[in-house]
Amino acid sequence: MTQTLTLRRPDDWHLHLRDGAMLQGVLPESARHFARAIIMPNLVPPVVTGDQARAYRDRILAALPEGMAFEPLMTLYLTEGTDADDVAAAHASGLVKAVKLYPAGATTNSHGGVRNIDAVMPVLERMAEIGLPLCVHGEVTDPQVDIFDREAVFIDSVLDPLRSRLPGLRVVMEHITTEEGVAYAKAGGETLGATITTHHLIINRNHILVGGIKPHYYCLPVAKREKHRLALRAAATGGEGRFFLGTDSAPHVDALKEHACGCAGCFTATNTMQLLAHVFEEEGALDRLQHFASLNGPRFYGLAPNEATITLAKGGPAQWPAKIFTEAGPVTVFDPGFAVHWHVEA
Ligand SMILES: NC(=O)N[C@@H](CC(=O)O)C(=O)O
Ligand SMILES: [Zn+2]
Ligand SMILES: [Zn+2]
Repeated sequence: MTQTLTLRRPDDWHLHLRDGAMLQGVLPESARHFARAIIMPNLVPPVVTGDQARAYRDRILAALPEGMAFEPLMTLYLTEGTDADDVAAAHASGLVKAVKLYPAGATTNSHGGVRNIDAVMPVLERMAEIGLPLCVHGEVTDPQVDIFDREAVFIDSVLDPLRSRLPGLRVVMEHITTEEGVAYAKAGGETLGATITTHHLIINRNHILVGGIKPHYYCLPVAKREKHRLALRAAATGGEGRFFLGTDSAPHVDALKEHACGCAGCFTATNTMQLLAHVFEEEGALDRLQHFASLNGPRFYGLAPNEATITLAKGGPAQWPAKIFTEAGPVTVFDPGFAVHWHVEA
C-alpha cells in the first residue's frame, strides 16, 4: 500500500525569485507546490520603496504561467535612507509583509544594506508600532570574525541588544544554521520566529569541502558542523510554532556557481517538499511536517493557513531534473546525495 500524506498547501517564508529571465524560469518551480512566499528584495538594484515593491509584485504576477496560482508576499530592503512613512504606507495597503535587514556586505547584493543600526532605529520603531516584522540575515561582517562564528556573534552583538532596545519589534531570524540560533529562538517570546532552510537540514560543512569543493552546496550562512545540523533538525521537526520553513531557494546560473569566486545560494524550489518528507520521516515526525511547512509561518505572520492541500506519496525513487534551463542559463537543482522516495502528487 502506498503511504500518502496530505497537508494544507505549504508556503515558503524566504524565497529568492530574482527578476527577468531568471524569474520567468524559476517561478513555476515554486508555484507548483507553494501557495505563497515571502519574496526577498535583494535585486540589483534592491527593492527599497513601496513603489518598487508594487512594480516587482506586478512583474512576478506577469511571469506566472496561465493556470498557476501563487501569491507573492512582498518585502522591502532596509537601507539607512529608508523612509518610515513609505514603509508604513506599504504595510497599510497590504502590499508589504516584512522588511529585510541585510548587514552591509553579509551576502548576495547586500552592499546597500545597513552599516549602523542606529541609523535605522526610527524605521524599526515605526515597524514595532504597526506590527510589521523585520526579517534578519543574522551574520556579522567583521573580517576578524570567523565565517563559521558569524551567526552566533551576530546574535550576541546585534540581535539581542536590538531586541532589548525594541522588545515590541517582531523579528524573524532568517535561515538559522547553528545550535546557538535554535537556542536563542527558543528563548524568545511571541515576537520572535525563525526560518530554517531545506538544505541546512541535509548538509553540514563536510558536504561542501570533503572530496573536492562542491560549489552547489555553498550558501550563506554557510553550513556548519554536524551538531548544528542535528539541532536544526530537532527544531524543524519538534512542532514548536516559532520554527517554520523558509527555503532560501536562491538561484544563480551555473556559470556563476562553478566559478573561482562562486555565488552563495542553493536552489531547492523544485524538490523541497520531497526532501522535507524524507527528512521528517527519518526523524519520525511526518505528522509535524504540516506545522513546519503550512501552519507555523502563517500564524507568525498573522495570515490564515491555506485551504487547498497537496498530497505527498511514497513510492519508487523520486525524480526531478538535475538542472532547470532558464533563458538566463542553467540552474542546478539541489542534490541531497541520497535517494528520495517521496513524490508530490499532481
Ligand atoms: N542564501 C544565499 O546563499 N544567498 C542568497 C542571499 C541570502 O539569503 O543571504 C542569495 O540571494 O543568493
Ligand atoms: Zn540571507
Ligand atoms: Zn535568502
